[in-house]
Amino acid sequence: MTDQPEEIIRIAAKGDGVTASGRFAWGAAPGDLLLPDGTLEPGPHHVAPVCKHFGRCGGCQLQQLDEPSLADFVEARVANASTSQGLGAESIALPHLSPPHSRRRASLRAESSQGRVVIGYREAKSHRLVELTECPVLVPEFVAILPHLRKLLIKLGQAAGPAKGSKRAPGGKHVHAKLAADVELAMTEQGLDIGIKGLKVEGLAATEALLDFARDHALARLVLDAGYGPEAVWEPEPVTVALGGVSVPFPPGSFLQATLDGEQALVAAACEWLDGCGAVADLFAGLGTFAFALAGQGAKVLAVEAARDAHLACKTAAVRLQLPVHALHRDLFRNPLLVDELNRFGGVVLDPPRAGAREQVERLADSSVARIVYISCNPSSWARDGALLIENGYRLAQLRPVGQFRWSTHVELASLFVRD
Ligand SMILES: C[S@@+](CC[C@H](N)C(=O)[O-])C[C@H]1O[C@@H](n2cnc3c(N)ncnc32)[C@H](O)[C@@H]1O
Repeated sequence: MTDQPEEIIRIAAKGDGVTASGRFAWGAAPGDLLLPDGTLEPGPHHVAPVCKHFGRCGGCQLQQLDEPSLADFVEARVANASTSQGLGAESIALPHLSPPHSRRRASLRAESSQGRVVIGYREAKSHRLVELTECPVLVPEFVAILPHLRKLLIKLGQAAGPAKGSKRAPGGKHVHAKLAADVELAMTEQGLDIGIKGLKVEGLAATEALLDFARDHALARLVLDAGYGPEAVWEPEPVTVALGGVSVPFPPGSFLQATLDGEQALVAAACEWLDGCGAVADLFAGLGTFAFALAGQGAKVLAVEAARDAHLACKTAAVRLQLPVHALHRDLFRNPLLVDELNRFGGVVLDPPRAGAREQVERLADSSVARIVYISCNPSSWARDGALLIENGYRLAQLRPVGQFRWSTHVELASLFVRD
């Protein structure tokens, strides 16, 4: 402890404010004063959090930042990752920040606790759940369904009968003593898609309760996974998402960029930077988020993906509409595209999982591909992979930070590596 107030000069990767002498403070904004007793005196960039759960809920870390500081945080995370590996970005764009109420996919947890069912995010640094009654991040449809989902889970627990050792809830009824399920929410072209993992539903009454819930709330789909794989118990029409103007089947639990505007920012970067490349490879293609957009501007695309469901969905949409997208099922960690295969393409877009794409980037580094668009949800693994490209003659021509996970420390980016 020092006897002088110290100014918070930046926000560290995990969201704590940091002073020049290296003291950390949670919930701080740049310009705040950290007092000797550890309390904070808010500065000009410190705003009141918009959500009543902030501070307890583990979903957000940065609601105390005003808009310019939030944008600075997103930009600095990306710029620092680039600098730390000596990537020498030639141009860093202003960051794209997703607006409030725009997150269109979310994974929540549902648990029974002290006779009640709670649905929400985990409390920060703990295993307790915060019951979500509002959320400024999620699309409003997600928050609106939660009280009804809670009632459904209570009803299902009652239909299953009292579990061994269950207590009576304040209302006098037994509730499921051991409910512990994951709830996945996604917005699709048909509406709200809900998946519940870890819940066993047995008997007619429970099944009817599920179907009534799905019908009453006009769900696009309701999927249960009791541990044997996902099963759609309600899906009146096949569920799809629109990617590059193409309706693509949406297998339960598939990857979807977190917000529509974030997806558009990433896709716009890839389309701009790969325009005129002719043949393009989309690696870690998922359902074809980039592939269909690139095909829409005249590229011939090879879309490579390891998840079978996603690969088949991409293939189905491409074949149905006879689009120039060839979907290939391949594990790019074990079996990356080889240099000869890569050299057939004028451009490559890759969007790997958080771990990055070491094996594939090693091959890219030896290739003659003129333009590589690397989309990343993890600046650290991106910078490490990017360093390999730079060592092998590429330059980092463009860098765009993207904050799809508003108020969280999770940062994404689009980047363009060029070989002259
Ligand atoms: C960040 S997501 C991007 C998906 C897609 N580009 C999009 O924007 O919707 C990463 C994708 O990589 C896929 N993936 C993970 N490991 C893989 C591997 N070893 N080989 C190929 N694809 C993989 C995942 O299934 C997922 O679809």
